[in-house]
Amino acid sequence: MTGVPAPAADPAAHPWGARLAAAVRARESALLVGLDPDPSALWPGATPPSAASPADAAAHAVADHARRVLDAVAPACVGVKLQSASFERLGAPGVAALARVAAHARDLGLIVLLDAKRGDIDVSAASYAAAALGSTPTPWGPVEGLGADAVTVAPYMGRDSIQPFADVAAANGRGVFVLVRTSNPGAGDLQERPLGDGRSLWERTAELVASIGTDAARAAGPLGPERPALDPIGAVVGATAPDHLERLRELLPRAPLLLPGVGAQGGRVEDLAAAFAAGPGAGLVTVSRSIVGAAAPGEDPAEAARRAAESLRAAIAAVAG
Ligand SMILES: O=c1ccn([C@@H]2O[C@H](COP(=O)(O)O)[C@@H](O)[C@H]2O)c(=O)[nH]1
Repeated sequence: MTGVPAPAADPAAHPWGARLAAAVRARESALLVGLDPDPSALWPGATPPSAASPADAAAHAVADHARRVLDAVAPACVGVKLQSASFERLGAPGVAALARVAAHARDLGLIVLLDAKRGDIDVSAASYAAAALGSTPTPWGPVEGLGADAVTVAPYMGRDSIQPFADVAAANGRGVFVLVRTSNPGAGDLQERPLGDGRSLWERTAELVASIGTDAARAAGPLGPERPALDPIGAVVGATAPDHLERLRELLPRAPLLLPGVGAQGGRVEDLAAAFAAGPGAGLVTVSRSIVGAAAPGEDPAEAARRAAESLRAAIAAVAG
């Protein structure tokens, strides 16, 4: 099955929005499988090399688990969301496992989204962006980062903390998803707060994302009819607050929306129609536990995951139209 078109030598000619839409069309899926591997709750069957250190053994088992999940569910998915800390917590072997899993996902034709929720001042943000989406020039030659197709970014530090991600993404034909209205109960603590002008913090964040996205699209070329339907800067919008989706789409008419929170957190695909209104790639549903942990006791986890992913793919297609 075909996957995300590779960024060409001239990434500006193949911007992220167009690549993403093409991938969703080619794979007939807007589903990302989420991988948040817990070394104590992996699918049975991983056999680490003997005499490995705990970190090496755990990283080997995590990578083997992730590879088997991807092999089972890839046909129903357009991409994978790799939760960075689940790998980083195993130290250097965990980071190496993350890179191997990302490479395997690419071999299967999947978009690789690094869920790292980065956010720092401009100079450090540029390093994080290079690590996820780009490369770093060194006196010994350029050093490639993870080579993810997209990364999640926390907006708390403002425009100048997001801009380096937008710049590195644009230079490499990659994408960025900014946390706008998250799926967790604590989203209410800050994101729902009204600002002085009556708008909520998530509405203001959405406006900021739209503005950075428009600037990025303008930098890639004139904003004429050639402009891709989707901007390179997207938003993370929890499926647990579907009442906000119409307003979010109004504020973010061209942003790809990444929708976590379906299944284990209570969100439902049927409530997400507004997210898909801007065409293929406009809404991406990411599901972790309800796919990877779909098996009933005694059931084959791979077969259960495959069925869960296929059923989610079909449910999304029915809603997206
Ligand atoms: O608002 C957000 C942003 C990110 N996540 C991430 O998604 C998965 C949880 O997936 P389940 O399908 O609920 O198992 C995890 O990686 C979170 O960090 C989120 O849940 N909400």
